[in-house]
Amino acid sequence: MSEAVLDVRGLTRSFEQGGTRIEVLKGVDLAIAPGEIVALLGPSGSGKSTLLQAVGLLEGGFQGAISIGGERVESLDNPGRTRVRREKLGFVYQFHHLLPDFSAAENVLLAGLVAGRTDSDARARAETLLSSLGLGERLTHRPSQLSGGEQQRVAVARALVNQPLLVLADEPTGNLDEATAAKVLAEFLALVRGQGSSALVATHNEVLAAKMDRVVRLHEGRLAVAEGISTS
Ligand SMILES: Nc1ncnc2c1ncn2[C@@H]1O[C@H](COP(=O)(O)OP(=O)(O)OP(=O)(O)O)[C@@H](O)[C@H]1O
Repeated sequence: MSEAVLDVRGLTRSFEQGGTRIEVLKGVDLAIAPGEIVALLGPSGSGKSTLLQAVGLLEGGFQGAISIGGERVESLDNPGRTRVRREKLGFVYQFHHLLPDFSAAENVLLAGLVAGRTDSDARARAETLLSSLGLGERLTHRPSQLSGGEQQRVAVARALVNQPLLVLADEPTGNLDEATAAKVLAEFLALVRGQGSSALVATHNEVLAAKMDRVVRLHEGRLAVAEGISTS
């Protein structure tokens, strides 16, 4: 069996709030296989973002082991974390966080530059990705000149341009209307599958979760494999 792209063991995280200690993650175990797309479901406040922040090496304060692409990462120093984020991970958030003064193509290209990709192929790849998301005529538009769905498509292209091993997505279509969310998610999943990346996608939406390869649920600080997906 090929090695897991992501392997999380015994991940715990608690927060102090007003003198009270809240245990959000109480020993999360999760393995994601190469090319696998996993939906992370759970009610508001169950710890989905907290888990994604741990795996994305964006926050400290965790206990447990995290391997990404076979490399243990939980104890890396800041430069090491930055390297892993740039070389192995892609991120999509609910709000696009595009740079307002740069065009769609530049926003995507910058993610490549930050990761040290300066070859001419990088520009071609950014433009191909945007075109495959239906934005071939919008390459020079700034974010403010794009619709919400278009902005989120640019954010998807930015997350995928470096062909990351693992894409971490936190409510990637949570800010879009139902029909646009379904379309953007389908495009995102097709691109992730097409390039063979793995993905962990936090969502509240059971219908969208059912389009992924596997669903896991955060419940009382632990992950349970979903037995059935209710679409009601
Ligand atoms: N920095 C922090 N300090 C204190 N408490 C925090 C902090 N970050 C998260 N929490 C708490 O941890 C819990 C889990 O939050 P988290 O954002 O991970 O949930 P979530 O499942 O992503 O929720 P939602 O679906 O609403 O985005 C919440 O009770 C939240 O208040």
